[in-house]
Amino acid sequence: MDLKTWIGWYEKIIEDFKFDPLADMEAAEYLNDFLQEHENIKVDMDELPHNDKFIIFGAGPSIKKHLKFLKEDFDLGVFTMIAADGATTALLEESILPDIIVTDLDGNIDDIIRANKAGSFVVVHAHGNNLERLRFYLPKLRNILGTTQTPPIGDLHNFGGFTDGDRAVFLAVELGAKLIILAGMDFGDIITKYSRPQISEKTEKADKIKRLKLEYAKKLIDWIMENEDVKIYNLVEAKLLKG
Ligand SMILES: Nc1ncnc2c1ncn2[C@@H]1O[C@H](COP(=O)(O)OP(=O)(O)OP(=O)(O)O)[C@@H](O)[C@H]1O
Ligand SMILES: Nc1nc2c(c(=O)[nH]1)N=C(CO)CN2
Ligand SMILES: [Mg+2]
Repeated sequence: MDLKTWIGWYEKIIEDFKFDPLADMEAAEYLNDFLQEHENIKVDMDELPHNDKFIIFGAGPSIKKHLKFLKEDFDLGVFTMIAADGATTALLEESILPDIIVTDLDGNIDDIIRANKAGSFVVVHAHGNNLERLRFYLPKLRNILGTTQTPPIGDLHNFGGFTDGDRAVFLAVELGAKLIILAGMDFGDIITKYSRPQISEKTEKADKIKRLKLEYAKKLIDWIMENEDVKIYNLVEAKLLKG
């Protein structure tokens, strides 16, 4: 998505969620300064692992079922695998290491750090609500590409995307994806412990804000399906077709 189109979405997002764009900018500046001061842990787009086939994992209720299905029926080595934030934990539980993790650092951070140490690249997003987490966790990570939802400054990127899941799809398109399989991308109104590590039950009803975030995630992915030259298959719908 070009920057001008994204800024149109962003202005609507700011209005709907009452986000403070100055706080988004402050977080972006912090992330950019950190990466520029630590050149050795910063990576650029062409250093991220990629080919033209991707699987992108979200943290929805179907994630474990989809992981088991993919492990059994697919040669995962053929795909670039991207975990959206909390989905990283579900992949590690199945002994799968994602090539890339797209995160605003509010998933299970120990698992994200563990996967990063084992070789996953991390695409870290700065926004007005994660400055503290940036301060605390950036020093524990390496192989980082920085993103922002404001107009990009310095070494940061903005290829579009709001939640970690839809931003991962925008990233794949930017990296040249021709085929993308979506797993654990239920959207809807049920969240999992992968999405909210602190919940006691396996799943829970999403609050109003999370529901609205998931609505945006779906709309942004629909926009990609309509506007980009890429085939996207959502396993949630494939299941419906199979009955
Ligand atoms: N039912 C679902 N519950 C949670 N995530 C889902 C669901 N369906 C799709 N996803 C995708 O999985 C991604 C990873 O989930 P996670 O909750 O860790 O993300 P997040 O973007 O950090 O959200 P939040 O800001 O609410 O923490 C989401 O960004 C979303 O795009
Ligand atoms: N300011 C702000 N920006 C965001 C937020 C958030 O909570 N606050 N959450 C996001 C992904 O879920 C993405 N962007
Ligand atoms: Mg997150």
